[in-house]
Amino acid sequence: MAFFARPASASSAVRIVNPNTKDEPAPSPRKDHVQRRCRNVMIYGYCKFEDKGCVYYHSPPEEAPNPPPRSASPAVPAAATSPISAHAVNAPVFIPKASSLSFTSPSPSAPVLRQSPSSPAPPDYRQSTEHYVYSDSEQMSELDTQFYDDSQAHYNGYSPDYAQNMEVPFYTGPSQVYMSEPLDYHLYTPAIPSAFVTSSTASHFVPPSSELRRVLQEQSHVIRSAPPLGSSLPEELQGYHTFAPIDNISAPERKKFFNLGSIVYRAINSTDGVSYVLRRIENFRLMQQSAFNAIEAWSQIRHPNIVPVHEAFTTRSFNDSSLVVVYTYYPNAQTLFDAHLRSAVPAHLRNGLVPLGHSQSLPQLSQYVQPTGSQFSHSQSLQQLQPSGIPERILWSYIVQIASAIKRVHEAGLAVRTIDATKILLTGKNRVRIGSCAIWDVLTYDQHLDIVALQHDDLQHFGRLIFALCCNNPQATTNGNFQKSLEIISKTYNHDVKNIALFLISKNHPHKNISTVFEMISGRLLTELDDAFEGIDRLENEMLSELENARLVRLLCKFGFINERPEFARDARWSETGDRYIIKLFRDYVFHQIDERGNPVTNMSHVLTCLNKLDAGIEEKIMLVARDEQSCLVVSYKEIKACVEIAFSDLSRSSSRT
Ligand SMILES: Nc1ncnc2c1ncn2[C@@H]1O[C@H](COP(=O)(O)OP(=O)(O)OP(=O)(O)O)[C@@H](O)[C@H]1O
Repeated sequence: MAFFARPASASSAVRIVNPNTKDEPAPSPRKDHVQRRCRNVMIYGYCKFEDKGCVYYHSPPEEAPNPPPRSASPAVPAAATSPISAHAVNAPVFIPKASSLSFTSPSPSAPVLRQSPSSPAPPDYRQSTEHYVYSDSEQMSELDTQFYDDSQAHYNGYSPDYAQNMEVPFYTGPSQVYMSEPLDYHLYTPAIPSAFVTSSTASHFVPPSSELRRVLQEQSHVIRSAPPLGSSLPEELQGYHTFAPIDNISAPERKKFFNLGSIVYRAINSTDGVSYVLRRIENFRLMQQSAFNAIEAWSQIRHPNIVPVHEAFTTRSFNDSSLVVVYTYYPNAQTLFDAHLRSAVPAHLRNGLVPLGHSQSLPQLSQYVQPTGSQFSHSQSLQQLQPSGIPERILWSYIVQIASAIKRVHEAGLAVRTIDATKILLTGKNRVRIGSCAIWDVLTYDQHLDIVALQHDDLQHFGRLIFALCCNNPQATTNGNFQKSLEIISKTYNHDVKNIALFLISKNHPHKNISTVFEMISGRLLTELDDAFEGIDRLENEMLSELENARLVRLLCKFGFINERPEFARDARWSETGDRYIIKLFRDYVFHQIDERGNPVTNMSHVLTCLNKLDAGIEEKIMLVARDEQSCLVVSYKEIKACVEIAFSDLSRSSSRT
């Protein structure tokens, strides 16, 4: 939609042009031009191109009125020179002789707009509109033919390839079934002319405009996509419906929450209609309600780098006793493991992989969990993997964000306990959030673990994560890989990286806490802050263009309501007088311009400029010419805006009466 947001041309005024300008070939005179009166004569009383090839009819000197003094801006004639004053804008100014409307071919005598050479080439909409099919064709044929265009009789809006994919299930709510209409990103957003792209360069946190658009559209598509058919998931559970597993849950890649059987679902909350993530821990029996105290504490924590925890419950709806914890859903989020480490791990080793940092500190859960068998094997070393860690700028960004999240949690008297590449989500460009929080606290609620020791563990797991990301190896600190990993980090990264990683991983450092971490990385914080502010600025710019879109859509809707109303088709008083007539002429002025050869002008800049000026209601005046060219009006955008408002409120009033 930003495509429509930024007009490239500054003026919408009608230009009276010399048809024989140097840079354009002289138009071949068309027969219908020959007897048409030159509008230069009508407006200015004379045509300076009369002897230079102007193809329109110029009356002999005695017929022509005295030329008025020339306006400094020929595009906006003075009101005094116009046949009808702008003050009469609300009066029934003009009743055309013929009220028949034709939309099949634009009148060659409509105002001429010459395309500015600097304007972007108008997008070609023919591809997407040449196959229009109006489904209720019988009804359509009964309508007066003046209201539609035969040439558009075959539009279905979709390319043949796209149409083949139409049978994908779409979200329906629990009981209805609709057919899906998958988004075709190319159809929704044709290539955006560079003039309309807010930014074509990426910033650290925000991708270029076109990429950002694609990412957001994909997210929106994912949110609306339907669960796979035939799943045996509950229809409704604790106010959530439309369950869909995230990720492939089939064997051999069985999902685990560390050593517990776990599945992550997306589901919609019936109260607010928003999608959430529900992480289910299989075969868990809750002994006491007080286990949920941790959920309450976690639900108070709001931090940009932590996936918010919403609620938790136990259920038997999955044919076992499961614990379910509900989190905010980030469509298309990827774990750091998937984003950076998965490709480094051969498929046959993935299932036996030790989750980072948790090999020695798995809590005792046997009393709550029906054992599913050990998933971890230390037998295979990953030492042979080639190092190619992530770029240092991204690494520091992750370090700062994760450290900031840890600080918030530790200050709240909690421990994160899920600092692990498989539990930290990449939710946007270089944006990470720690997920799956609170689960360990529920699972181990009665073990009275020392919170300081758990916080210490957090830092150690953080160190291991840095090692893993730098060495592109989830086992960088285990299986005898430590020395080699240290070498890789020293060779590849600034010594600050090695320092912080070693500090975090150390066991008995006297000042090891998150505040000391911040002292060590303070030099990196400003870069992060600057990039974050740059990202905000970029997004504000993007939003501005979306605001413009909303303005234009509202205006176009009003035009749609007002123009060509079938019930007034034969009532010339409605559409051919007063406000509605001015709106109709304005519509011609905006959309039905033709060039010197009589071809339609589809200059988006002109349309956008006109509509923006109309929405702003500025004082600039334009000349609207009747289709038969027998009269013209000089009106300001402000006056046209008033006409649109009056006509629209007339319609709204009558609709609210019924
Ligand atoms: N809050 C969330 N929003 C969106 N997607 C999420 C969220 N939490 C988890 N996911 C996605 O769910 C999927 C499964 O999560 P899970 O934690 O099981 O990751 P995993 O890589 O499969 O880890 P494990 O190896 O421990 O099973 C991942 O692809 C992850 O991106």
